[in-house]
Amino acid sequence: MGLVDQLVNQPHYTLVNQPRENDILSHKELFDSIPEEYLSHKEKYENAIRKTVLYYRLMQKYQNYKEGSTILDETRANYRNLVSFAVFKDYPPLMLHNGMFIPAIAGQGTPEQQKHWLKRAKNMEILGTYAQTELGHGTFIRGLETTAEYDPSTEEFVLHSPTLTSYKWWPGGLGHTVNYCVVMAQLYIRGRHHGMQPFLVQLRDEATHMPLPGVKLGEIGAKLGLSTVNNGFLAFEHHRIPRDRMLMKNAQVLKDGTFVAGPSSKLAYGTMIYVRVIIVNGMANLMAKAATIAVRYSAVRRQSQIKPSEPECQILDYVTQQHKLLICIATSLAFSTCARWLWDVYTGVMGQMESGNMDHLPELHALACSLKVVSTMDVSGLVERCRLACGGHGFMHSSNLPYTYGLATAACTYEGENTVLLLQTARSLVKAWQKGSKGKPLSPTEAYLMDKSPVPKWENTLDGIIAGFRRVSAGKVQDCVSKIDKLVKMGTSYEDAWNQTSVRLVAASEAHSRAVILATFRSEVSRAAAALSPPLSRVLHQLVHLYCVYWALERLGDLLLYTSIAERDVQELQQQYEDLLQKIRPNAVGLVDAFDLRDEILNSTLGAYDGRVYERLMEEALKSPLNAEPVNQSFHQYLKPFMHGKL
Ligand SMILES: CCC/C=C/C(=O)SCCNC(=O)CCNC(=O)[C@H](O)C(C)(C)COP(=O)([O-])OP(=O)([O-])OC[C@H]1O[C@@H](n2cnc3c(N)ncnc32)[C@H](O)[C@@H]1OP(=O)([O-])[O-]
Ligand SMILES: Cc1cc2nc3c(=O)[nH]c(=O)nc-3n(C[C@H](O)[C@H](O)[C@H](O)COP(=O)(O)OP(=O)(O)OC[C@H]3O[C@@H](n4cnc5c(N)ncnc54)[C@H](O)[C@@H]3O)c2cc1C
Repeated sequence: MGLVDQLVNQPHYTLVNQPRENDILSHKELFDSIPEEYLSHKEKYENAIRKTVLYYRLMQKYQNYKEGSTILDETRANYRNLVSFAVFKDYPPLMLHNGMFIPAIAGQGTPEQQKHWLKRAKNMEILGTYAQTELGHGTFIRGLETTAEYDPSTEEFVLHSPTLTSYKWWPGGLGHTVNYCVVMAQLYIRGRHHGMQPFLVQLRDEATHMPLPGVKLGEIGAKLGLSTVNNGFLAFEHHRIPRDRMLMKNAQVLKDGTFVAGPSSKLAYGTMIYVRVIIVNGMANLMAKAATIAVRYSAVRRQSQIKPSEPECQILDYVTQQHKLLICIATSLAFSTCARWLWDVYTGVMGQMESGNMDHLPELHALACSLKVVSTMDVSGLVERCRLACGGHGFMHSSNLPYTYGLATAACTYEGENTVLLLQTARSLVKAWQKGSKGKPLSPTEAYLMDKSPVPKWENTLDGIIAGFRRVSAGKVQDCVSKIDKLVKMGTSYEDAWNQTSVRLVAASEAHSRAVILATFRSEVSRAAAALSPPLSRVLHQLVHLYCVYWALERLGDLLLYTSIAERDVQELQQQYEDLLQKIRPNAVGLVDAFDLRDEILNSTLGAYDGRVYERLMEEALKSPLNAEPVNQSFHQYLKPFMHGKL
């Protein structure tokens, strides 16, 4: 069982608990004989589809096998995520099928719609994606232009894309893979607008896979990463669908065209909240993968000497290397811990909403936005740090670090661009401040904002650091509120004042997220550690400590502004940090081994368990198609005539 599983006492990494000779990764046909990077764009897609059908059939087999157990959907998503790392360096073309299409039907469909469509979708008789973003708008969903006009005479919706900018643009699998799709479109009934609503739309003929009349489809082209995800475009030309294809769990359109509003228009945004919650654990997985690769490589790689009289040392013995990498181990653990906690918050709030209580939706939205942002931002930065920490070999695709970076950095944009989501959380913080100032109660994760006690003496302890981060967050929120108030009093509109304060708002929002993450990581580890062996508990506490001290040192400027931290405290914190690096160093390889990511999942020449780094680099180099012949034909065609002055 992996370290993370022990911590959260949950069969999280179920993959490693299965007998290795009889599990999904024992199916050799899932893997490539020619590395993905040597294929053309078209071949990459076709090869990804070949593997996709095998992968999903096997996934059905192995996941059904576990049907009787208590595995949550989030654990299934985690399982799929880890196995997909082994099969696809760049994610599968059908990732949105389970990732958003099924959750959208489950979250937005009526019981009858769910019964019919979920069965077909789960059996993979139909394949789907989630189409919201358009060429002209991703962030501002109220500005989406695709329309769904209800025609009571035929009881149909007419889907239409009136402009080039209204083309759906980005959905994964949309290009050539899926035949159905949840489309988010602006609903009109007899000329009246009723907001953005979800529609389940058939795009391709189920037998021929040809686009249906009135449906224009294609792929959007090559990207920085996710090259096998088959992101696509879609436009409708007065395309008609039956009335029962609007997903009507929340808002409804009756046969005669009567619109029945749901309890909140924001329920149509529910699929996005679900995915933001899931992303946090996905980022913890990417971080565990990159940390395992870089730490193992750093134990194998020897370069230079610390003392001239000694042999070349493992690069992991350089304290600068420990500074680069040990935080990556702690970060993976911090995010997997926070992800589990957030999942519990999510399921709790969803349960309340089923019985009509929407009170905690705003807090969930603010938390999901902030944790999605900080996890994607930190992990993409730290994966890149892992790549750089592997020197030249980290630049090779065969290290799998460049692909991993592509997967992490994409998440900074998708499912809500990070700045935009921080501003959503800031909106919640400013409202909380205003509410709290009037003596009204605040949600549990924002209640600390109203701590009006005098700034206490700084303490270089975990409690002291977490309290310090709360002070920073509260101080920044207060600054923002003051600046907005001042601007408004000077005659600036609230919206312009907000925009003029937005750099500070983003910083306040990030500070709040860090305070939540530090406190959650600390409390969840303390709770779980009580059941662990003393040595394991000790090492976990060292990682929590390292994480808190690292962020305190990273945010010294803020702490100096908003707390009583002094120069002496900073020096002591720096010393604590260096002591922790030294204490954790002997366990570094053990800690990444405890993530228990199999070689197939790491998919890396640098990170394999046996440490045969150089042999693997050579084996992979020999797979380059250029090495198939000693002289390439371009020599005769170009180089030779060029060198002889004939070209
Ligand atoms: C593998 C890759 C897969 C990727 C897939 C994708 O990317 S799919 C595409 C992913 N695309 C994206 O992620 C697009 C990102 N863009 C968005 O999510 C939205 O357009 C927005 C949230 C930025 C603004 O929306 P807006 O202009 O409608 O809203 P507003 O700012 O005017 O605020 C009004 C009120 O609504 C509240 N509220 C808002 N959202 C939620 C929510 N989910 N729940 C609950 N509440 C929410 C908000 O707090 C505020 O409350 P207040 O203060 O009045 O009490
Ligand atoms: C790999 C990938 C996969 C995707 N998959 C899907 C999918 O399956 N389905 C789907 O529907 N979509 C998908 N998307 C689209 C994605 O959700 C959007 O790209 C994302 O929401 C950002 O929107 P945008 O591209 O319009 O960026 P923009 O909003 O145009 O952002 C550009 C810049 O403007 C800034 N900005 C915009 N609005 C504001 C504001 N209000 N305040 C301050 N700054 C602002 C942003 O911070 C950013 O710096 C995917 C995107 C990517 C990259």
